[in-house]
Amino acid sequence: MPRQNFCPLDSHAPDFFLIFLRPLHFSLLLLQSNFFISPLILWTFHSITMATDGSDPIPPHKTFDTILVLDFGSQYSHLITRRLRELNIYSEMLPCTQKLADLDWTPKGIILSGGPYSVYWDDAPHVDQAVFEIGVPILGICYGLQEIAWNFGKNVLAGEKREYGHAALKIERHGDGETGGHVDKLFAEIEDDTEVWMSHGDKLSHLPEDFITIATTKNAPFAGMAHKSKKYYGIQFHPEVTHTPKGKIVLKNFAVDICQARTDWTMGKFVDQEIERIRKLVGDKGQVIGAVSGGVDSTVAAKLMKEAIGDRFHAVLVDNGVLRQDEAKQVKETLTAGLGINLTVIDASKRFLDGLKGVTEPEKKRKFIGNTFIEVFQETAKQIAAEAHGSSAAGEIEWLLQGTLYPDVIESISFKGPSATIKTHHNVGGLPKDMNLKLIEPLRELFKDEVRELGKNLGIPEDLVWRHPFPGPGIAIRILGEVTPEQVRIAREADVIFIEEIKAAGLYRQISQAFAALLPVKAVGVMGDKRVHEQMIALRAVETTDFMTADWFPFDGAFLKKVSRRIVNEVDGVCRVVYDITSKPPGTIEME
Ligand SMILES: Nc1ncnc2c1ncn2[C@@H]1O[C@H](COP(=O)(O)OP(=O)(O)OP(=O)(O)O)[C@@H](O)[C@H]1O
Ligand SMILES: O=c1[nH]c(=O)c2[nH+]cn([C@@H]3O[C@H](COP(=O)(O)O)[C@@H](O)[C@H]3O)c2[nH]1
Ligand SMILES: NC(=O)CC[C@H](N)C(=O)O
Ligand SMILES: [Mg+2]
Repeated sequence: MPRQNFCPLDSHAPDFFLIFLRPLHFSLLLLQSNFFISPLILWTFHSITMATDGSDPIPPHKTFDTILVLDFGSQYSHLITRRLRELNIYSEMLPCTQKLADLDWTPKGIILSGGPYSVYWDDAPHVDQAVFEIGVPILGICYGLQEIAWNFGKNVLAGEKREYGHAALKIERHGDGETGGHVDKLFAEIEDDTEVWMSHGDKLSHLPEDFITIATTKNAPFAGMAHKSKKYYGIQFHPEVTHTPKGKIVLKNFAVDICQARTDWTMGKFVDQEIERIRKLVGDKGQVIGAVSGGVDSTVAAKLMKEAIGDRFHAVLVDNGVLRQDEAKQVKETLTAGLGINLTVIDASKRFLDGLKGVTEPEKKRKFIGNTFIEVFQETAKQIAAEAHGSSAAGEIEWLLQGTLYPDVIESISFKGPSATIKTHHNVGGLPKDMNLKLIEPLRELFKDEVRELGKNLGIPEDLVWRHPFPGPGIAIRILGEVTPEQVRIAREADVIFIEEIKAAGLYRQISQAFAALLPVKAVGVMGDKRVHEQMIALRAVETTDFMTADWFPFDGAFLKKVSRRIVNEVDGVCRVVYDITSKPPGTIEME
């Protein structure tokens, strides 16, 4: 379950608060639990599209050959769509309960994902029978394989042993014994003993009728099966995870060779399509407002918006007094001059710092900052709306832009499918009704690295695209104890030196996130022959891919020595520097 401090809401706090206080890993933690990952993501977005302008922009599944992933709630379902995109194949994920008759398009192929259930349970989810009737190829992965087997023969039961981890895949050959037989199309280019990753407890007791075994492992005699005449396939292993190094080839064999899907989806097309969609959605006069931090997600979303509707997009950066050194100024320059984005910077630093006086409890800091952010954002939005209203060329501000990414929305969807409620922190249902804004989230199908690629595509400078994430509550959660202007100064100055040195050493991209934190303790030192009694800086630098788990970065001693010397010499109020060598877990990346 998520840690409490990421869900610091009591039921009265506005939901928008959590957007601001939205840590990527919060979602990813939930991703680890067996939630049905899903689909409403796309569903919601399209439904907004339809509802507003009446003229239906052509959705990507009608333009590109699309592989439909039916999600049974595996932790990895989203990775299937992701891998297909890497192969330039468009893919959409919908709940396993999706009725095909309700779709107004036909997929090129269907993938049934893994899932936490056992197909033989009374309440286990099952696919619409039409899946087996529309005549497109089907690939079942893990639960998906078991679902196909169950459908054709009720032949799945609990195995004696659960199987988690690596296995060596043995490819079965069929046909002419003299020529050595042939490997099934699904495993073209896959060699014997290739490493695959398993995560299951159930197994097939025997093959369903008309199926043949196309691969085995030591523990799974039916690690791969195929229908004799129809294009139905099942694999017990997970091709979508990186632990199956050749998994992408299996997915390619299925999508390209078996389904004959064209590989013409690109990030560039995503941009064109999204711009077109935003234009239709917002109309000729509609205006959009968005909170933009200068972080990767909101900047990429803002740039897309700017391309789509120009100055009818109003970006707002709230200077909460706990941004990094000169950040508001730099973001203003980059976004306005560099990217042509219409950015209003609101200097609310006094309001934030006044309110933070005397607050030492981490949760209180987070709540105060989140709530104040909403207040400031709302006030600014009203002001911009009033100005926009006065101008004859412009219409009302109807829309709110959010840089929500795929991992942020994953847990928003309940395992019960489309009737599910979207969790509050991923929509703005909690924004006061009088704001009356509808949501645009152009990045909600993408992962962080895809957003970076998109950013490059949109001409956003490399250094911004590769920026380390910076949390909404900013330096306030890196100053342990009370946040005062003086403490902010010390933390900022130390942070500048640390990051400068990391960049100079060419390590910035290797490190996922780095910062200097300020500890609320004093130590004795000797500087210029004088006794000093001053504070301590804790350096933190981590490597991680998902921000859920992280390891501290192994700097060499000379590097740390240099940073320590510079900080103690250049930052007034600091006489010691320590390096945090706690991984996550048990630590977290931020200090509070
Ligand atoms: N100071 C700020 N002013 C305006 N909006 C902000 C500010 N800080 C955060 N936000 C909003 O909160 C959202 C969540 O912040 P988050 O840090 O997760 O994303 P980001 O800043 O866009 O990207 P990154 O993860 O690279 O920092 C942002 O996308 C932005 O909409
Ligand atoms: O926008 C955000 N608002 C927040 O309140 C918040 N708290 C943590 N983070 C970011 O989430 C990632 C994991 O952080 P932790 O290991 O400290 O939980 C790291 O990247 C953190 O910077 C936040 N981002
Ligand atoms: N990863 C999966 O799809 C698991 C499927 C099923 N729950 C099993 O244990 O076999
Ligand atoms: Mg940020």
